[in-house]
Parts: sequence; structure tokens; C-alpha cells
Amino acid sequence: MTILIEQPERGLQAVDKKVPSETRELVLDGGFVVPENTNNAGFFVPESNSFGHSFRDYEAESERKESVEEFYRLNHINQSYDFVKRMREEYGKLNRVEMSIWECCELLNDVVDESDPDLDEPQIEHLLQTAEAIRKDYPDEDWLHLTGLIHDLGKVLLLPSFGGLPQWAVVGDTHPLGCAFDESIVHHKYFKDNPDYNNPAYNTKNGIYTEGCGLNNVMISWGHDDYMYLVAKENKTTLPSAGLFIIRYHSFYPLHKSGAYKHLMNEEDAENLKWLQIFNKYDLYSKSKVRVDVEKVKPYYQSLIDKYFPAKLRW
Ligand SMILES: O[C@H]1[C@H](O)[C@@H](O)[C@H](O)[C@@H](O)[C@H]1O
Ligand SMILES: [Fe+2]
Ligand SMILES: [Fe+2]
Repeated sequence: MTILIEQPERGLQAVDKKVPSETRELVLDGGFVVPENTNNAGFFVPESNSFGHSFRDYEAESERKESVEEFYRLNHINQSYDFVKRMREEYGKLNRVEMSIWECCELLNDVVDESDPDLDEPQIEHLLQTAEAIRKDYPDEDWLHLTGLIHDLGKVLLLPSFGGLPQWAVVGDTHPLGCAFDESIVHHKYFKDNPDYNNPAYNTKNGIYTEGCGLNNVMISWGHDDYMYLVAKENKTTLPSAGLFIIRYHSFYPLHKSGAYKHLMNEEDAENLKWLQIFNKYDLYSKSKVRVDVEKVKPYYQSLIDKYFPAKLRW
């Protein structure tokens, strides 16, 4: 089957990487049939996830509904400004493990994400499904294939050797701290028990920030996105800034799906956001039960790792 992907506007460019203007298709051709549908912008998207529900439907009755809601309750209560600040400082030291990118991919074999209503496969499958789907549609953007492969590697924070953080501190959608919690955030009602909720310094539209200050200056809830961004940056990756932006903000659905918090972006963020929106279709709609042959694709991804990363990284 073929899925048509939303078109970025013609003539607009990302900072390092020009957003291509020709039509791209998300092809999920694993030899299985997925019901398809046309969204209101005229693009084909799969109608249902592996459980037969629509994607990111947090209200649909399913075997995962209750546990996902409980996940967000804990996430919203515990992720405070102070918590995030402490985690960034602590994990910014990168003094836990030394290993290659591929070794980290293999560790994800043992990780299942409890926040995700659409997928219960080991995470390594999701990485390869995302990367391979992008590769089919954007064959020349090798940096974007690699970004797909590594975007969720930060989920190793769940493993004991990385501190064994609870799920609410690793996965799920992200949102800013230090300003009001936007209503578009999944299960928003649980924020009322967050210590920042009634703090007048943090609960206005701008909070501690100024308009256009740039997302780099905004504290985002702690998890696999920001951690992997820190790992990539501190280990001196040569990925373009759009790749780092995707890794850092791919769970920031309130921004890239709902358009909340756009007033905090600067010009560079606005350019990079176009790539993130392309990426998101692959991250979300490539989730399926179809397995990728790891050994077959490994040499290709290893060549990209060698191009953009050192052999060993500090984690
Ligand atoms: O449940 C999912 C999952 O944890 C993804 O890795 C993350 O990027 C999404 O934003 C989240 O909703
Ligand atoms: Fe993610
Ligand atoms: Fe993902």
C-alpha cells in the first residue's frame, strides 16, 4: 500500500537541509493489508494500529487504555521544573556507559514502551521500521534514515545500567515546564497535582520565558528525547541541526501536532519543525507487526553510523 505524505510548502528551506518539494510517499509494503483512509488534508494514512484502533486514540477502549492513562497520570504529577533540571544535570555528565550506536540499538531489544497505545513490539523493530520507511521515500537523505534509527535510543534509560528510571521519566509525549500546561497535552487533567500547577511563576502563557526565545532555552519534560539529544551533541555527531531537532522534539506532540507553544520558537526552530513534521508520519504510521530483517539492513546502517558518529560514545 502507499500512503501520501503531507507536502511542505514549496520554496521553504530547513536551516542545513532543504526540505524537498516534490511529492513523497510513505510505503508500507511488508506484504500485509492495512485499512487505509484519507485525512481531511487529502493524504492517505493507515486507519488503525496493531490493535485495530486509530492511532494515538487515548480514549479508545483497548487492553492498553488503562495502563497508558496511569502512565500519563504519573508523568504529569512527577515531571516538575525542578525534576527536569536535576535530570538534565545528572545525565548531562554522560558517565554511565561507553558503547557504540549499534550496541545501543541491540539493548533496545529488551525495552517495551508502556506509554504507547499503538505498539507493543520490542523497540528495535520500531527503530528499523521507521528508518526503512523513510529510506524508501527519501533515498538521498541518509542523515534522516539514521535519525530514524536512533531517535528512540534514549529509552535505554529504563535499563538498570542507566539508572533504571521509571517509565514516566523516559517515554510518552513531552511538554515544556516553566510555563502553563497546554490543554492539548494528553490527559491534561492530571497536572492539577503537579507542584508547578499553582506556582504563579510557572503557570502563565509565557511563564519564565519570552516570546521567540527559542526552544533551546525552554525546559522540556525529561525523557528519551532530550537524553539522546545530549548524547548525540556531546559526542560530537555531525548530523545536521534538523536531525538533532527531530531527536530532541519528536515526542513534543503539543507543538508539532497541535501547534501549541509556537510563540516560544525562533526562526531556526520554525525551519527545523518542517522536517520534524515529515519525520513524524514515519515514526507514527510505520508502527506495525511486520518485522524487518535486522542482519540484512545492518551493513547499511553501520555505514551511516560510521559517517555521523564516533565508534564509541559516552552515555
Ligand atoms: O508513546 C509514545 C512513545 O513513547 C514515543 O517514543 C514517543 O516519541 C511518543 O511521543 C509517545 O507518545
Ligand atoms: Fe520516541
Ligand atoms: Fe519512535
